[in-house]
Parts: sequence; structure tokens; C-alpha cells
Amino acid sequence: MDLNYKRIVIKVGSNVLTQANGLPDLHRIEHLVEQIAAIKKQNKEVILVSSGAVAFGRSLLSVSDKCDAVATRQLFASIGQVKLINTYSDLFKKQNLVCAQVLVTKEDFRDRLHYLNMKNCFDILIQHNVVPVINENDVISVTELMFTDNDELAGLIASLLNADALIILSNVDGIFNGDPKNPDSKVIEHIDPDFNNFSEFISAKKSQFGRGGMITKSSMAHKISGLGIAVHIANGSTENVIAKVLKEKVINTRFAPQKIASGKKKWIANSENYVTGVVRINDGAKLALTSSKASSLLPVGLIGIEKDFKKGDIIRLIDQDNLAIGLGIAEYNSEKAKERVGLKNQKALVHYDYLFLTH
Ligand SMILES: Nc1ncnc2c1ncn2[C@@H]1O[C@H](COP(=O)(O)OP(=O)(O)O)[C@@H](O)[C@H]1O
Ligand SMILES: N[C@@H](CCC(=O)OP(=O)(O)O)C(=O)O
Repeated sequence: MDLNYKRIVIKVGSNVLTQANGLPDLHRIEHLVEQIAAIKKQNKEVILVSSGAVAFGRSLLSVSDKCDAVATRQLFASIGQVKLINTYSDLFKKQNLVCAQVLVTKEDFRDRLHYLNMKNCFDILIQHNVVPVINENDVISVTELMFTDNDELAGLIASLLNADALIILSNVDGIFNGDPKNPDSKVIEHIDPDFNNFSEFISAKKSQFGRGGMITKSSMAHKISGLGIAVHIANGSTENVIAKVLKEKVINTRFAPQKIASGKKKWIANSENYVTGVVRINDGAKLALTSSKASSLLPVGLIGIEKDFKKGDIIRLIDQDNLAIGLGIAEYNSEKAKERVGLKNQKALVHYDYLFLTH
């Protein structure tokens, strides 16, 4: 059976794009581009999130071990990105396709206006049949401004573009129920939305050139599938892997998508880093919000305001035991909210449409 996805984000990790010695694997990249061209012929929209700048940079220059690690990464990324995108551009041209380079930082996802400007750029590229090739702007993203890794970036892009699916190509066949090197371990092929206990079998081990590792991949995949986007983790070195994933002809891990969330909810879900205020809610409010009925957060359910905020800010809801329950947009500022704590018949502090539950 064919998985009927129309808009697909494909993320390819450094390890898929490089050989064991760290040099770019041009055959693999060419095959990836051929696969993308083939599925585009089936009228699907493809957006590529590609790592590889640092790996390409490493192949161009050698640097003393004594150099500062951050500066070395900036050096490799800045020279490597040029080579990476030129390689893609030449290979897509062979397939009669045009690709675009889009470099982003964490800051680009910060406010909704900027977020929507970025979405407009992708929309025009997709409308013109261009394949966007996205990477983090490693040259200016350092320390806390960095994404955890490109998996996090791919999840944000899939949410921004309301994709039907995100396919993550790594150097393993999927998430194994134990050490992938142990012959007794098997790939978990289907992960249900309520399963979130990945640390049970995923080690913190990363592939040779990978950044985030499987734990960040899994928690991102869990969140993104919760927003209604199917997520697959598959092996980028398997021949024709993309077509096989779409035809369900290869072992891989699929996170089943839940109900599709609105664009605004998707943005809120991915705004964890931009929280300003914090409010504490009582057990009654927690029960109402987590029930299957659509409920807004009313002041009667508030116990206190733990951190101030302005109208329109993203705020975190915590329960009586300090557990984070969700994120939402404040309908009014913390001064007004403080006056209304515990009062009945007041305007909702967070409207249901602007509330994303994390617990
Ligand atoms: N249970 C597991 N199943 C699959 N991979 C795992 C597991 N536990 C740890 N890993 C490691 O996660 C690595 C893939 O993640 P990562 O290093 O981020 O790769 P990428 O470069 O593709 O982003 C694998 O090479 C594997 O060593
Ligand atoms: N932006 C970096 C890749 C960072 C990254 O997350 O790598 P990976 O874990 O291999 O997907 C680069 O282009 O080298």
C-alpha cells in the first residue's frame, strides 16, 4: 500500500552524506537527489533539510587540533556549505530541477511574524517547483543560539509547512529496542502517540559525525507526530529508501500521526524556548484542560502567577507539583491575571485555540 503523503520533508544526517573517513559520499548524495526527483514526478512536494556543511568543510581544509572548537566549526561550515550547495545544485540540474539554499537560525522561529515571513518564502519556492535545501546557519549559530541538531530544525520546518510527513534518514534502520549493534535487537516499526519512554532502550551514543543522537530524534518525532505529521526514521544508505518507505517496503520506524493541529498550535508547540511567563493551575483546571473536551484556561483555575508576562506572550502552565502541563498565548498581561486569580466569570487567560498541552 502507498502512504499517501503530498508534502514531505526529508532530513538527511551528516553520516548518510559522508563515507567512513569523513569525506563526502558523492554517490550517496547523487542517489538521494535521484530519489527526490523520482518522487517529485509523482506530484509530491519535497523539502530537504540537509546536514553536511561541516563534513564538506573538513574535506577542504585541515586545521590544527589546537584551534578553538567553535571557531573550527564556523570555519568548516562556512567553506563547506558552499561546496555542499554547489554539489546539490549540479545534481538537481542533472534532473532538470532547481534547488534553493535556505540557511536559518533558532532566532528565525522566535516571533510569529518572522515565522510567517519565512513560510511565505517556502510557499513561493514550492509553488515554483524549486527544492528548498535547508541547513542551520552554522556560521552565526553558536552555543545557546544553536538548534540541538538538524533533527530539531527538520521538525520545526515540517510544522511550519504543515507537511504530511517527515522522513529522517540516518545510518540505522530505525529505532531499535536495544543496542542497534546487538543482533538480538529489532526495529520498532510502529510507535503509538502515547508512548514516550524512549530512554528505556536508546543509548546516548551518537553516530561518528552526528550531533543530537537518537534520543533527540525520538522526542522530536513524538512531538511532531502529536501535531498530526507522520514521522519516519529510516536508513539513508538503503537503496531507494524513500520510495520504499512510501510503499511500506522497507523496515523503518513510523510515529503515527495524531489529529492535525492548526498552524498556530504548531507554532506554540515549538515555542518552548521563548516562554516568558509561568502560571500555576489547580487540579480542577488540569483535569478540564486534559479532558477530551476543548477547554480554555479560566482564572478560576489559577493558583498564582509565578513569572510575569505581557499580553500575547507565550506562557507555561504548571500544576501544583511543578509539572509542566502546556504552553499557550496569554490573552492579557500578568498584572490583570493576578487581579483575577481564583475568580469566577472572567475572560479566559489562554483560549483553547492557542493552547498546546505537553502532558
Ligand atoms: N535504540 C537505538 N536505536 C537506533 N539507534 C540508536 C539507538 N540507541 C542509540 N542509537 C544511535 O543513534 C545514532 C543515530 O543518531 P545520530 O548520531 O544523531 O545520527 P544522524 O547523523 O543521522 O543524525 C545511531 O548511529 C546509533 O548509534
Ligand atoms: N549543520 C551541521 C549539521 C549538524 C547536525 O545536526 O548534524 P546531524 O546530526 O548529522 O544531522 C552541518 O551542516 O554540518
